[in-house]
Amino acid sequence: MTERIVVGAALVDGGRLLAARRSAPVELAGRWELPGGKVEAGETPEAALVRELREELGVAVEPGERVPGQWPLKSPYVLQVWTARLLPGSAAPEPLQDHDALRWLAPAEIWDVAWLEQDVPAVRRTLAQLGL
Ligand SMILES: Nc1nc2c([nH]c(=O)n2[C@H]2C[C@H](O)[C@@H](COP(=O)(O)OP(=O)(O)OP(=O)(O)O)O2)c(=O)[nH]1
Repeated sequence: MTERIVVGAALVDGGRLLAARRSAPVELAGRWELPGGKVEAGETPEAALVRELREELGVAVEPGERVPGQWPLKSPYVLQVWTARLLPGSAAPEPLQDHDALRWLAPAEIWDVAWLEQDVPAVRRTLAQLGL
């Protein structure tokens, strides 16, 4: 089966990374992830990232660069990560959909949350990319 991309946002503000706790489905609920979602047919990953963060968190973001690599999720999905920043005038993120908590993590706090296992290598690579 052709792989399908899930985009995750490494949303950084003031040197802190946003982590989001999933509220569904049950097998993922309670674990932390990079907010984002599935890229739809005909959509670029960057456009999907902007759309998903608007829908899920109510924020306006600008995608930055891709974090090199991709990480397998439940087949046929793979996780790709882009850095992102809040646009001036954006609302602050709120857990509107799919999440029940958000945290801005300082570098020393990154491993304080229970990331989805499949996200751990992606988060590690993201931190290296961001120099955090
Ligand atoms: N957004 C996101 N999803 C992740 C991560 N890690 C991980 O395994 N996933 C999984 C959870 C979901 O099964 C899938 C993404 O689906 P989603 O539910 O966030 O995306 P979506 O809004 O487009 O989905 P849908 O409800 O419209 O089907 O990838 C991650 O870091 N970020």
